[in-house]
This record gives sequence, structure tokens and C-alpha cells, in this order.
Amino acid sequence: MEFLDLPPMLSASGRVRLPGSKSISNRTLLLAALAEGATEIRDLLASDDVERMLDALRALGVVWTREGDSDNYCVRGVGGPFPVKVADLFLGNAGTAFRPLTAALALSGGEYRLSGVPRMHERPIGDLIDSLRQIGADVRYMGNDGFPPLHIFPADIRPGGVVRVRGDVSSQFLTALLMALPLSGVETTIEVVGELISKPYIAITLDLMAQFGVDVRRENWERFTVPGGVRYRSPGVVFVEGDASSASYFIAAGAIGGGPVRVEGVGRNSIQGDVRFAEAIAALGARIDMGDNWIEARGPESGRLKAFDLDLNHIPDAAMTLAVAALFADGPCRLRNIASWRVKETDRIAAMAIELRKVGATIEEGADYLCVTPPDKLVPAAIDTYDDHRMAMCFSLVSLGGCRMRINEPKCVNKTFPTYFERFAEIARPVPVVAIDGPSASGKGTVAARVAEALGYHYLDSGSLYRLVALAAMRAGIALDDERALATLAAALPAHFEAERVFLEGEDVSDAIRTEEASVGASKVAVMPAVRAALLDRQRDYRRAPGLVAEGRDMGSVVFPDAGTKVFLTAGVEARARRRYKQLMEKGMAANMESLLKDLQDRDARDAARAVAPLQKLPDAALLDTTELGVEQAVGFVLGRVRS
Ligand SMILES: Nc1ncnc2c1ncn2[C@@H]1O[C@H](COP(=O)(O)OP(=O)(O)OP(=O)(O)O)[C@@H](O)[C@H]1O
Ligand SMILES: Nc1ccn([C@H]2C[C@H](O)[C@@H](COP(=O)(O)O)O2)c(=O)n1
Repeated sequence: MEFLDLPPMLSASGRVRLPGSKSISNRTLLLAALAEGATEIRDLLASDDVERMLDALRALGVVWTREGDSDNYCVRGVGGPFPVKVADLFLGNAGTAFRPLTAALALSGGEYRLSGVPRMHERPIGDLIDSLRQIGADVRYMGNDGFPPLHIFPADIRPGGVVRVRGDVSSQFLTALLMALPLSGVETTIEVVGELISKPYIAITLDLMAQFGVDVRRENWERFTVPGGVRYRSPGVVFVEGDASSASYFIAAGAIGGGPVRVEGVGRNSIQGDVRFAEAIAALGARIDMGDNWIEARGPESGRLKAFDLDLNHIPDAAMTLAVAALFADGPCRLRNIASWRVKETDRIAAMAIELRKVGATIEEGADYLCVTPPDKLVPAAIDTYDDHRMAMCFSLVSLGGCRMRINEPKCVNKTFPTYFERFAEIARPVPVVAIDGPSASGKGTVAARVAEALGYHYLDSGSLYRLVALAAMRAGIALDDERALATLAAALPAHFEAERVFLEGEDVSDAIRTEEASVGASKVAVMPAVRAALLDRQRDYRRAPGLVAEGRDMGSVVFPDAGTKVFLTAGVEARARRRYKQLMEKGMAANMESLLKDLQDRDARDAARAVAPLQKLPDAALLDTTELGVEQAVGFVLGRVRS
């Protein structure tokens, strides 16, 4: 499985230029295709769902061109129903392509097959088909009744009068009918059955249809009359706004991570309902500023978001971002009227509940609501994404709570925002790590502890963990070549640190792990991949705000490869033997120069030669040879690197 590890983040600030709106992109493409004349589309979203629409339009005989590698396209409209009368279309999991194309094709007088990925075949479409059948369309189910794939046949369309459509499952059914009916040329009224959900998405549809010359008469959100004798006409140029749902992640990042984070491409002039996410998060205490084409978010004055109880029916997609923002609230939060989540890319209520529990939240889940009680402390977790782009993007925000996150199958963001994680990395600042690696007795521990003190950072002596495993194994009678048993021991090592003391099962073993026997043992267990793997997350958990200084052999290469400062600290082997001898003498421990020298040489060789995480100077690490240097000089060197 592919995954992406996000480090714990300290804060978020910066600017993000948003990708184009998916809803506007796919609606505009279809309207431009059906219109008379050519339409220049600027800033079209580059994503999987839009690709599916573009591919389908080409297969249906619509000519479009792209300006070089840009996001600007030109669509030559066909001025009515599609000219290609037989086609087999694969539409992936793109609801914004599947539903509107179904309606437009049902009125195009051809024979078409429409299919998608398995999840698309679980997403209901029966209400739309029922409405289309009311005007004579011949649409048949190829699998389960009420669901794609579909087979459309030429039919005797009888438009006019009143068509009824359910509005309480997906507003896309109404959008699909609205956009297709002008093809019939006859005035038709659509009556919505049940309470219409996601009204702002219908507002986008009506706005874009008006741009293409068709003004729909709306009576409340219950009746929509599409005029007769009208045809779509290209407005010439259409500018696609930035995606307001995608903006929600960055607005939330500013609110959780301090900010300011500014998104560019949507603002108070937006036609997208999801801009109202800004209002919702402002109600939680986030400080929001807005211009015509931008929104900026900062954390609340109080430092903590407020608990909320909100009806989120009007912003179903951006509401997912609030479910994750709830982790940072000062009490239990309730997200209401979100039943449509259950028929999206995945059952989002169920998926959210499962994944929020993984990070420590207490969840109550209902048919159309979710209650999130934030945990006292976030728990690092591997988040499953259910082939749902929004799950991946939402959970990246948990890292802003100083908690490392693994996002499984992160490429699902390609559906709407292929560069999401790159943009997120530009605004999120990881908890800084200073990684100091080097051979035994080179002075890493001494230097790292002083650097940590000077910076006010946490300190990790990773070698002590291998020493603890060796000591615990020797005490438990586990052979030092029994990799499985050693890894099991390492995974549940009953050890803890207090100031500079180390405890094993409550006993102070600070000196016991420093004996030459424990040192040799540590060097042997450290060769084993399973032992190293068992200690990996434990080491990463030391990365906490405001920062970490970590020392060992593989801090910069394996444990914290993204460390901002990497130093390889070394000294000649004789100098190191002398230092170790002096150190042991000062502690009143027995030592012999010759055997110390031999031990160091052997351990150097073992550490450097092992297959997993060998001791090595990385190209991105600064080399510091301390053979002729004092401790203060070495500390000064590292601090200089951190501050440079
Ligand atoms: N320039 C120097 N830099 C760091 N330590 C020095 C230096 N000169 C002498 N020392 C001394 O060397 C001794 C060994 O240092 P330390 O225990 O920090 O090494 P280490 O690399 O952490 O060893 P190990 O990996 O075995 O734990 C300490 O007593 C330290 O004071
Ligand atoms: N990141 C690390 C840290 C230590 N080791 C090994 C190397 C040593 O033989 C042993 C004890 O380390 P020390 O206390 O001397 O730093 O543990 C390692 O492989 N990787």
C-alpha cells in the first residue's frame, strides 16, 4: 500500500493559489459543449474528475483544445444534442460528470453505455432516472436497479408540463435535469419532491446556465421552470473560480495552526456555496478576513476553537473539514443534517467515525449526524482514505495538532486536487528536528543535550533505547541473536525517562545500560531489522513542539529524514577511546584502554556494515570532526547550523 507520512506540525501560515472548482469546471465543460459557439475556459481544474468529463465529451464528438500545458481550454460547442449517437463512456467516480451526462444523453437520441468504478455503481441514481422516464427517456439499468452502470436508448422525448425529482438524496439530480432540459426546446417545470439539500450547488448551476443564456425561473427551492425555445450560447470566456471546498482545508489550517493562511481564487464574490465554510469556522472563533477573491484565516484569540452544534446541509463537502476541526475544539461538537455524506465517494459518516476514533476522538454516529468529542491528546494513526480525496485532505490537518499522521493511498487527492500535499507542505511548518549522528563516543550525547538545552527543545538519546533492549534481554534470558523475541521485547519496552535518568520497569538503570557489556549487547541487537522497526515509532514520538534534538546513528537517514539540521559528528578512534576511558573513570567504573579501543573499532565496523540503517554520513549532513575540538566549540557549530 502506498502511504504518506506527515510529521507533527508546529504551525501553519502562508498563501495558497487554489485549483479551479470541480463543480464549476465540469458544469462549464458540459454547457460549453452543448452551446452554440466556442467557449474559452480559463483556469479549469486539472484533476481526475475533470479528465473523465473531457474524455467523455471528446468521445461524444465535441472538439476541445488545451492551450499548451496551461489550464486554459477552448471548447467548440455542438449547439444542441451530441452528434455522436453511439458511445461507451467510462466516468470513474466522477458524480459531477455521471449525473449531468446521463440526463443530457437521455435527451440526445442515441445509444450510450455509462459506467464507472465499483463505488460509482453503489451511488444511487434512480431518482434521476425516474424523472427522465417521466418525459419519455429510455434509460435501463445494466446491474442493480437504481444504480449505474446505465444503458441509454433513443427515445421519443415528451417534454413540457411538470417533471418531479427528489431533492433530498443528491442535488446533482436536479442539476442534471436543469442542464439537460434546454435540449428539448420546450418549457418544462421541475418540481422538487422532499426538502432540497445542498441548495448552493443548485445556485451554481443556475448561475452558469444564465451565463450560457438560459435563465431558469425559480420559485423558492421547490419549482424551477426551464424556458422553451432557448439554446445555450457561449458567453465567449468563462473564468473558473478557485475551488471553495478545497479552500476549506487551508482555511482550517490557518484556524488550527495559528495562521495567517490566505487562499487566493475564492472570496466574497464567489458563486460557490462552500465559501460559507469561512462563516462556519468563524463561528468556532477563527479570525477570518475576506476580499473579493481571497480569504484569510488565523487562529482564535483564545487559542482554542469553540465547540459547535451546526446544521451543515448547505456545505456538505466542506463540512467534512469541520469534523476534523472538531478535534481541536474545547468540547463535544455536533455536525447535523449531513445524510448526503452516506452516498458520496464513500459512506463518509461511517468513514469519518472510524478514522476519527483512530486519532483518539469519541464518536457518536447517526443516520444524518456525527458527534465528535475531542481527545485530551491526539494519537498518531494510519488513516485509511476509502478512495475519497476529502478523507485524505481532511486528515492531513490532524498533523497540525503536533501529531504525526500516516495517510494511506494519498493519491486519491488526484480526484480534485493532485498537488494538495505539495501545497500543504508549503504552509505547514513541521516541528523542527536537529539530527546528530556519529560513531560511539564521538560526543553526540554531550553535544546534543547542550544544544537541546540552549534551544529549549526535547532531547532523544536513541542509543539508550538499543541499550535498554539489550539489558532487558540479558535480564530476561533472551539470546541476543533471537530477533523475533528481541523485537517483541523492543515493541513493548517497559522503559521511561525522567530528566537524565533512565528507568526499566521502574528501576533506575542509567548506569547499568552504560556498562561495556550493555554497550556490546546494544550494538548486536541494533543490527536486527525487526528490532529497529519496533523502535521506530517510539523514537518519532519524541518529536514534539517546540522541537527535538535527536542523536544516534540513523537519526538523519531513517528516523527523521526530513530533519532541518543534520550533523555528522565524529572524532578519531583513539581520541574517542580516551574520552570514553575518562568518562568511565569519572563514574567510578572499571575500564581498560586497550579493550575500549578494540570495542570501539568493532562497534564502528558493525554499525557501518549492517544492512539496515548503517552508520553513514549523508550528503545533506554537515561533517564535524571534534578530534581537536572542545565541547563548547562543537555545540557552537551545531547551534550555528540551526540558526543559519
Ligand atoms: N569535542 C567534544 N565534543 C563532545 N564530547 C567531547 C568532546 N571532547 C570530549 N568529549 C567527551 O567525550 C565523552 C563521550 O561523549 P558522549 O558520551 O557524549 O559520546 P556519544 O557519542 O554520545 O557516545 P555513545 O554513542 O557511546 O553514547 C564525554 O565525556 C564528553 O564530555
Ligand atoms: N540510532 C541509533 C542509536 C544507536 N544505535 C546502536 C549503536 C550502538 O552500538 C548502540 C548504543 O548506542 P550509543 O548509546 O552508543 O549511541 O546502539 C543504533 O544502531 N542506532
